[in-house]
Amino acid sequence: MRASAGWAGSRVLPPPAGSLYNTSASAPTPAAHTHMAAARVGLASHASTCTIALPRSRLLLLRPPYLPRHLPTFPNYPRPASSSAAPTSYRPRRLRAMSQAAGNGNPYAAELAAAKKAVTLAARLCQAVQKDILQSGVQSKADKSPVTVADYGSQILVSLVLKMEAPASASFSMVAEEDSEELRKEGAEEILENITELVNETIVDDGSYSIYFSKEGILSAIDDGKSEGGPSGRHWVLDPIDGTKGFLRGDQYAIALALLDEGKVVLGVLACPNLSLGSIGNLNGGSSGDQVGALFSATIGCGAEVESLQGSPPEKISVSSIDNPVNASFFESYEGAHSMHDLTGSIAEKLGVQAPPVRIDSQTKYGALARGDGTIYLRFPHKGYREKIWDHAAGSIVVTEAGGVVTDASGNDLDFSKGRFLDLDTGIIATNKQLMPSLLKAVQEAIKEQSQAASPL
Ligand SMILES: Nc1ncnc2c1ncn2[C@@H]1O[C@H](COP(=O)(O)OS(=O)(=O)O)[C@@H](OP(=O)(O)O)[C@H]1O
Ligand SMILES: [Mg+2]
Repeated sequence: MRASAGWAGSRVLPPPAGSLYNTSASAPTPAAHTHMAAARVGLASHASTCTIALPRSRLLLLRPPYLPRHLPTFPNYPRPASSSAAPTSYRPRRLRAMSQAAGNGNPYAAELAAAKKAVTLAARLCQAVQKDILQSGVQSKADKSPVTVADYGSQILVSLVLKMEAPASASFSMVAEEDSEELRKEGAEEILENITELVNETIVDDGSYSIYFSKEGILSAIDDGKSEGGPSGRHWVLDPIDGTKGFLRGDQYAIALALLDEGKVVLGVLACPNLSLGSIGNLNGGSSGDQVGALFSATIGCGAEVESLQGSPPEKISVSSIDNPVNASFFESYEGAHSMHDLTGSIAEKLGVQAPPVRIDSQTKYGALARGDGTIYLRFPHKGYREKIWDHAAGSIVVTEAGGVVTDASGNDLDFSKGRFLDLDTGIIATNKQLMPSLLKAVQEAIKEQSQAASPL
């Protein structure tokens, strides 16, 4: 199994003496739990050998200025009872409850529960780093290493949780944005050290797993994301921090995770730590003062939902029912380098949209669209840019399961079965079913005008 090689450098801590878990003959002992779960992630040979305690005091001494100054405690994150003693295969109560509740008719209920847990844990790490970036000010903003630490850290945590929680399958496959190449180069030692410490601290603080990553384990876990995807089998698709520029600015970003099954997106979750739980309407992505931190999720045929990242009952969501463009608003990339704002302006004008664009970073746009905060999403990268599947897989299913339509600029469905790229040569548009025909017409007219202007002869 790929995971075995990938995690060879990681170590497992057995639960501390005096664990409260059932050790009767009929139930697996905590050590057996640890061993079973470790075997699933390829750690079995290490399970009985490591009894190392996390060197917390050393971590604090070595902490670079952009890492959290205090060990993050995540007070709102629900832990299993006696979390520090939890054996690795123990499934936290909240996860079991989510899995059971969602299980009614949902063939991917267990995968959905695992995906939600994975992005929630990754979001905790990202929030801690973003808070520190903002507190440390201008100097850190020029330095991209904090976002690098959070990007890799998020990917490792998602991979860990999926391996521990999602139903075991013959092989684990993940198509993710990051790989370990840069971290293996000379000069990357410090950043690798920082990632290792941050990931281990986050795991300890969460308390669900008794796992400790060595540096080699970190590198191998990152490379779990090197799958090429494709039309057959199951593949997780991850953007560990979508909207890295927004993340650095202190604005919107998302942890976006989807599952492909036989080339189709069947499940998607979007953790949006800076998005208000209430509608953002025309606030340009800002908070309306509500609770902040939204978790969107969708499974094929089962609709889309939103809940608080801190944990709240999921609520069904649906796209806007506005069918008159005069009352519509549209989302687009915050960064002009990522989408042609002049073209989207011309599309909106042709359609008759009156409201100014709502510019937000990342797939948070798909989440906001899915719950009806706006009516249209337009994305038109500059010529030559190749769309990656992790930038759209989770967001697109959240929108389609909320009743919307997501297509390329010619009206074709997005095809996630071709590997790591979407292979589109135009843009991506999304809206409700009523508006799509007139939106497509406006898009095609605007594109034609643009190309005529570029080559008038
Ligand atoms: N040149 C160019 N053109 C188009 N798109 C690009 C380009 N460069 C990057 N990217 C991808 O855009 C992702 C960020 O999402 P958005 O473009 O929707 O948001 S925003 O522009 O940051 O506001 C961003 O995601 P992350 O890299 O994960 O941050 C990229 O995948
Ligand atoms: Mg991205």
